[in-house]
Formats: sequence, structure tokens, C-alpha cells
Amino acid sequence: MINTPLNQKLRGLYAITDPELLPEETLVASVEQAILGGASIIQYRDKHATEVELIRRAESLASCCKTYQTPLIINDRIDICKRVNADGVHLGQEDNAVKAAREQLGSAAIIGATCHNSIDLAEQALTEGASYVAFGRFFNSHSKQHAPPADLSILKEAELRIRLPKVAIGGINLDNGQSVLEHGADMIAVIHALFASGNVSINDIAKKAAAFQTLFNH
Ligand SMILES: Cc1ncc(COP(=O)(O)OP(=O)(O)O)c(N)n1
Ligand SMILES: Cc1nc(C(=O)O)sc1CCOP(=O)(O)O
Ligand SMILES: [Mg+2]
Repeated sequence: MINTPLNQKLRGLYAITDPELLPEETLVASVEQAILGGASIIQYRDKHATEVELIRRAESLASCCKTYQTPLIINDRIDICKRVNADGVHLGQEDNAVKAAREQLGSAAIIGATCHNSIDLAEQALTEGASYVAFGRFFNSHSKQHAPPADLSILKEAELRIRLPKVAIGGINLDNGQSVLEHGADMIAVIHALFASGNVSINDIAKKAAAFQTLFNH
């Protein structure tokens, strides 16, 4: 396993941003609420921003996350991670992506890999130097409806075979989160159930994050 002091944080609620739910005006304040509620790790995920917007938003988030000593992961973009001095990247199934990221970001970076429903992909990610493996989607997802489905049993299988923290993602909410943890997830990654509106106020994000974090105490 990669030995970073941040490894101790690879457990708990993994909050992922979404530009539709969190426009730039509310992005940092919303993420701050998630952190205050107890989120352990933040991912900046933004598929539609321009280069300038990506850098500006990632810089703002990096500054906020640094204040709270909460790791910031950048989705897809090693270059943006380097540019804003974030803690790591999350990568999909591009060829050798994890290996390239490890080479470019060094041994202290947190590098996550999407493994869908596959132990083989997780083994490959481990070999290439990943810090954690992500499985999903476990439930219907508002944020990525066509992500490949996964079965909760993959988490138990990974527990036996992959010596890395395991993230579960896809449609996770306060009702099904406990079952995901019971199957062996170390982190639950959430967009919609944490950041979707229906919030009476921004403070509700902190309350929801705290409720997710409570699941880890059982
Ligand atoms: C924690 C976490 N797990 C999975 C994903 C999905 O990554 P990917 O398959 O590359 O898809 P996009 O997020 O890029 O659409 C993730 N971002 N984070
Ligand atoms: C970004 C992403 N990746 C997934 C995968 O299965 O790889 S599911 C997903 C969306 C997660 O958002 P929500 O909590 O709103 O379902
Ligand atoms: Mg990706």
C-alpha cells in the first residue's frame, strides 16, 4: 500500500461535487459544510467546465480543503491536480492511467481507480499503484444513470483479495448506506443524496454529511 499520512483518512464519507447541484457561487460554501459535517475526503468532479473555470474552481476548493486538512481529489485530470497542488486524482478505465498518475504525482498522492464490478480491474489498479479502488454503481444513480451496475458481493470479495481501501459509489443514500458498509466498504462516495436541493438551507449539507458519517460508528 502507498504510505501517505493521508491514508488514515481513507475511510468515511467521500463527497463528490457536481456542477449542476453546486454552481460556482455555492461550490466552496457547500463543500465547507460537507467537511464541517464530517466528510473525510472531497472530489472535485466537473465534466463541463472550461479550462479556466476548472482551474479557478479547483484552486478555491484546494484552499478550502487545506484549511480543514481534508484531502482534495481531482476527477480525471492529473494536470489540474498538479497545478492546484491537490492531494490526488480519481481515474477511470483508461489504459495504464494509474501507473502514469503514480509516476507523475509521486508516492504521497492519493490515486483512486474505478473498478466497476471487477476484481481483475482492482488487481490491476493495485499493481499499478492505486491508493484505493472504487466499485459501483450499486443502486440507481441520479448523477450517472448509465454507469455499469455492480453487486454488493464484490465488496466482500475485494475484502479478501485486494489490500486497498474500497470505495462504494452509485445511488448511495442514508437508507442504503448501512448495507454498503456491512458488505465491507471503507468509504461511501455520494453526490445526489448529499448535495441535491431540497435543502432548506446550506446547513442541511452539514447535517446530511454528519448523518452519513454516523453510519461509520455502528
Ligand atoms: C470515488 C469515485 N468512484 C468512481 C468514479 C467514476 O469514475 P469514472 O469511471 O472515471 O467516471 P467519471 O466520474 O469520470 O464520469 C468517481 N468519479 N469517483
Ligand atoms: C460518478 C459516478 N461514478 C459511478 C460509477 O459507478 O462508477 S456512479 C457515479 C455517480 C454517483 O453519484 P450519486 O451518489 O448521485 O449516485
Ligand atoms: Mg473519469
